[in-house]
Amino acid sequence: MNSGSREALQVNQAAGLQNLFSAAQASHREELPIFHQAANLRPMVQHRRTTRTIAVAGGKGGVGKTTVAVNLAMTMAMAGRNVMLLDADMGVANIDVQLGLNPTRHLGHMLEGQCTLQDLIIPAAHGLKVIPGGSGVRRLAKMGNGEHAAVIRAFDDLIQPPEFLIVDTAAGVADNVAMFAAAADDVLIVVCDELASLTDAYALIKILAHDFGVRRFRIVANMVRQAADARKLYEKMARVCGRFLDVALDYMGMLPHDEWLRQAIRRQGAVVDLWPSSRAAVGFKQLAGAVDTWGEPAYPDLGRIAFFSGQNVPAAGW
Ligand SMILES: Nc1ncnc2c1ncn2[C@@H]1O[C@H](COP(=O)(O)OP(=O)(O)OP(=O)(O)O)[C@@H](O)[C@H]1O
Repeated sequence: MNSGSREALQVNQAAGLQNLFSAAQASHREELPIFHQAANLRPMVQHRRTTRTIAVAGGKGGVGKTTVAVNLAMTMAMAGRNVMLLDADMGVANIDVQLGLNPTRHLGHMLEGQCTLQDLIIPAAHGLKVIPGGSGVRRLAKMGNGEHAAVIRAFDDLIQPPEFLIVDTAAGVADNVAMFAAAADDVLIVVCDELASLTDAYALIKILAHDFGVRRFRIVANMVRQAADARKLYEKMARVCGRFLDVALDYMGMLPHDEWLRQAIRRQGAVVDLWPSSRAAVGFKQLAGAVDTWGEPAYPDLGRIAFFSGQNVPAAGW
């Protein structure tokens, strides 16, 4: 088949995606234990030599990207990891509000040369470091690719790179979302049990695969009631991506629907910190435990713009 007819076939197939997603065709398999990896982080005997960057994305708005980014980062910080959280939802960034922080500067100030990335770092609970994205500032929402690249490259100059950088991306499939996701070592896709969540996640995966060469995606199901529902969502994604895209999807389990999460936002804290025994907090601990077992990134050097691409940090001294 030539590339033109293959493309035409893909377009036709894509038109049927909604039906594919909405049809519950998955043959039901024996449920695997949720987050089969360790529920707790291993004791930190050996620090990472280089920074692992994890972009939290999802395509659709409101699926819980920020919630996942904040609580994953906080869980890892509570376990003693050196973690930085970048709010890349620029223009409508709200991690600082969710964590009760009061930044006076944001990435816009850095791009204007008024400060460095280092100056923007705000300490949150448990040693977590937050880089605020700025909210209600039009020029941030209208930033171009050159500016997004400048933000990514600025991480090369950090005095002390963290062990983990978690990046909260915006909704949609705009260039900024794709650039920040593609610049990370890992892309964690948050989906929930809504058709639009699945189709938007698919659209984002397709762009990242076709235009940026990203081949591996980790899927976490948020706001689900039980593990079987999470598994079904993953299987729908895996089936459609497996048919139309050359990508690998890893199942990262479920995060339950939990009212304590909303309470935590009202209290301007992370649920893992405020209510560590809540169902949501247990889910985040399991997710963090799973992240801790990930192997080295599969595509560390594709010649793309990447966070910490220039780093050469010795293991000692972290
Ligand atoms: N597991 C959950 N249980 C209950 N509520 C949740 C859960 N996850 C997220 N929420 C709630 O859903 C709402 C949207 O979450 P969040 O802001 O994290 O989504 P988002 O994908 O980052 O949205 P946006 O794209 O608009 O930034 C919030 O009110 C949050 O508290």
